[in-house]
Amino acid sequence: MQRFFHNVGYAVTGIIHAVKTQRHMKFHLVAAAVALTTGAACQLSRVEWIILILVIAMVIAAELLNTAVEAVVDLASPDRHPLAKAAKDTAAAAVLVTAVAAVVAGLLLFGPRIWEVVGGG
Ligand SMILES: Nc1ncnc2c1ncn2[C@@H]1O[C@H](COP(=O)(O)OP(=O)(O)OP(=O)(O)O)[C@@H](O)[C@H]1O
Repeated sequence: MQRFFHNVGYAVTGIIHAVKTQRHMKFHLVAAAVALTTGAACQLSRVEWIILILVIAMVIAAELLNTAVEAVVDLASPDRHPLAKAAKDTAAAAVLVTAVAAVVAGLLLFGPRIWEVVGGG
């Protein structure tokens, strides 16, 4: 049990490191807060909440993995190397894919509701 709490502590340390060092992570957290607040205002259904939470977790997990890849690459290859570039660019692409999916999911979830409020129908 003590080991479990130690591991949770290491994971929290990792999250704090990513938030402190990655400006994109700060942006993802602000976007997640906005999405959760909007979700509460829109009174999402249970399934919609599950989708929203999974999408947010997916983006943040991808950014955490990207941070880990960047750290390992910087450690293993301080000098420029095509493989280091491939690793960093591919990890960044993973974040981009999840972020685009999150934006599309957000538009599908909130778009019609916001459109209603704004007066489109
Ligand atoms: N060791 C390296 N060898 C070759 N190309 C690299 C190397 N390090 C970084 N790059 C290239 O420069 C880009 C920017 O690298 P950087 O280390 O600034 O990471 P980043 O993705 O911009 O992260 P952040 O903006 O969060 O600091 C990488 O995506 C990659 O294309």
